[in-house]
Amino acid sequence: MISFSSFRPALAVTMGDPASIGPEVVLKALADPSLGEKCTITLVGSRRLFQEAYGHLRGLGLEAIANPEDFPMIDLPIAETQIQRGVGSAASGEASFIYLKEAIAQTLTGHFQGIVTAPIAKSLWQAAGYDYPGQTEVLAQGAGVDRYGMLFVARSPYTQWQLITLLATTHIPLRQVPDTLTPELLSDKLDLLIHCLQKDFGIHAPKIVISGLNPHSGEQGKLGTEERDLLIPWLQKERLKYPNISLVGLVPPDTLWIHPAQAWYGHVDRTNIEPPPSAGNTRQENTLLADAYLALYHDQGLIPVKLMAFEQAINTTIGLPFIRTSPDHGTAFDIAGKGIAKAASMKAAIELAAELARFRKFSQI
Ligand SMILES: NC(=O)C1=CN([C@@H]2O[C@H](COP(=O)(O)OP(=O)(O)OC[C@H]3O[C@@H](n4cnc5c(N)ncnc54)[C@H](O)[C@@H]3O)[C@@H](O)[C@H]2O)C=CC1
Ligand SMILES: NCC(=O)COP(=O)(O)O
Repeated sequence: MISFSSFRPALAVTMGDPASIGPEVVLKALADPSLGEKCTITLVGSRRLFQEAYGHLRGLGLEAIANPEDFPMIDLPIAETQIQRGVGSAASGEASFIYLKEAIAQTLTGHFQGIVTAPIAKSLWQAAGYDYPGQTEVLAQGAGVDRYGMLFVARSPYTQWQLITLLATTHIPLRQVPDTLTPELLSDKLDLLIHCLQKDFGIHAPKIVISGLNPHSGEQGKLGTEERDLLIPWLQKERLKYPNISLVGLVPPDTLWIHPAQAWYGHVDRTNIEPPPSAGNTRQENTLLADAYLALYHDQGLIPVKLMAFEQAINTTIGLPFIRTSPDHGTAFDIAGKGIAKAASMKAAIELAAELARFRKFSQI
């Protein structure tokens, strides 16, 4: 019988936008042979463009580059002659969309337990006629789920502390954020987060810190009314719903990241920050160190995550029937083909996908 430690999940790794740093970070990440002990990998993209990227990077004198011929490949020869390294186009957007769709289709038929996606450019999907805010929504639609979330996971290289951040809203204009933050949406996101922490991370009674929206969490209505009118009443109801889970907040968004940053860099002071009672926090919590953080909008969560963890952070889609991870960075057309793209986040994304897929297979929840 297969054991927890011997199970190697099958993962599909997409090429992302073929004109971007996608092929480079994939081939750099796969050069680490230890990945082969954790999972089996199938590449999804253009064989020809993977081979060209390999030849180009080797030609630059780089040695730690995996040969794409050493991996099974789902070869999708889309618009290959129109792809120019470093120059995104409707053709490269089209190709990246088809790679993702094929990876989803094959995962749904049971070929893979998870998908690791290299980056795509949303604007180039638009140019190619695909009207999606990002890969997350294509994955959710393909899987037939309407409740899903964008979660960022990063392990500190200094302390091994793990930063887990869920975004309540994602790729929408800032001015739409307050109206989008309904109690229903917030409850959906919190439910997903709690379920994911329990099922995928084995944290059964998590502590979750929830951010305010306005400066100083609204300062009792003087600097914004969303906390007073919406967020605090919502949180009080959630505390009744989840009596065994510590829901801390609403924490002013500027203060929230101090303790996580201290834990990340290894300077933890557990005593000096108390979430202000005026912001609706009734629990006696003397630290903002938590198992996870709920940020209310994209940049509220991702500025601190990328500031601390640009090379480590992983974007994972929760709520899907399969695992999906991705590096936190984008297409970086400005450096594509120069051989200088860092692959640590892509490698971490593959490792996390393998870990989550293994954990999910053996999870009792
Ligand atoms: N998972 C995904 O598919 C993501 C896609 N994007 C897309 O990427 C495109 C570009 O977005 P930007 O905001 O410019 O972010 P970006 O992450 O592509 O680039 C920001 C800066 O970081 C550098 N950089 C990025 N990745 C790097 C790496 N691995 N090694 C070294 N330097 C790296 C770039 O050269 C650039 O200076 C957009 O179209 C966006 O939608 C952005 C984030 C995630
Ligand atoms: N900022 C995160 C990001 O852009 C990832 O989006 P997605 O393509 O994974 O939906």
